[in-house]
Amino acid sequence: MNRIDRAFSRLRRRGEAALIPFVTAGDPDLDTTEALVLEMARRGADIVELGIPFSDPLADGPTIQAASQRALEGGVTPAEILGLVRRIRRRSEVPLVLMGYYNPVLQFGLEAFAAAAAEAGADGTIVPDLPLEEAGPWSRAARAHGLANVLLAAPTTPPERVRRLAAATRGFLYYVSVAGITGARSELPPELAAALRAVKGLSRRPVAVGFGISRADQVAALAAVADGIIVGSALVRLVEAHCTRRDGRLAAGPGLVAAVGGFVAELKAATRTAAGRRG
Ligand SMILES: O=P(O)(O)OC[C@@H](O)[C@@H](O)c1c[nH]c2ccccc12
Repeated sequence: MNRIDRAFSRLRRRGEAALIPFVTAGDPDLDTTEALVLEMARRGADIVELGIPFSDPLADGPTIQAASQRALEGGVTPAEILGLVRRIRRRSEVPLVLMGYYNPVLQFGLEAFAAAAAEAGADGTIVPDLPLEEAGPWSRAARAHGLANVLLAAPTTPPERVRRLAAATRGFLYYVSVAGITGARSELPPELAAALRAVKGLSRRPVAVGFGISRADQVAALAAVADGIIVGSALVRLVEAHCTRRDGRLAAGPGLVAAVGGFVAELKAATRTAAGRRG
């Protein structure tokens, strides 16, 4: 059992859903990301998803695309992000999932990346542009090093395929709330809760939901049906709002870490309001 599995079993006993915040590593710099991850963990994040910035992030909307740009502007590399993971791991046991597109992973080398990520202290990966049919080599390399490769299902995924994804995923199954790209949305699809219940019925693994979730009231509603709730763009927007340009370089403003910590605490509290209602 790795840290992700342990987190879900602990939460299940408490009748709580996992809060899984996402930030882009290196936005606006790696020291800031380190401070953000430690603060998010302190304020209740159960698992943290760390994005590896990429120039062509096809599943990402404008908010995370811009975050990737800010990080790449700072010159962040996958190897440096593994160094960040190592530094976080010295100070926290929070489960860490790396979200990265296949190209940088492939360039690093599948076996080399799996070995280095595991050694640094990562617990899982999400490679969104790797369909089930092509995920075998990476999933095997990841598993050989104890990393959970998380697979994604969407509203357009037929039930039989959801079943196969649920059998092949590790850690949890990532249910994408809307067929589309990442980004905060004011309204989630009305049929989302019913769709989640159906997916949960097809999966023995925990099911976490993401895409478009940006408010505590949405988290509270979804915590009654999902095992985990992923919030990315809404947090990345807060990061963006607290970035300033000094001498042409981007830097974190003084209120950034506290603002993100406060928002994470509010979202985590919403995962607890559903406690007791869960089956
Ligand atoms: O940003 P949103 O809409 O809150 O969605 C979560 C998301 O950010 C995170 O899980 C993620 C960021 N980039 C991705 C690419 C594919 C799948 C998932 C992701």
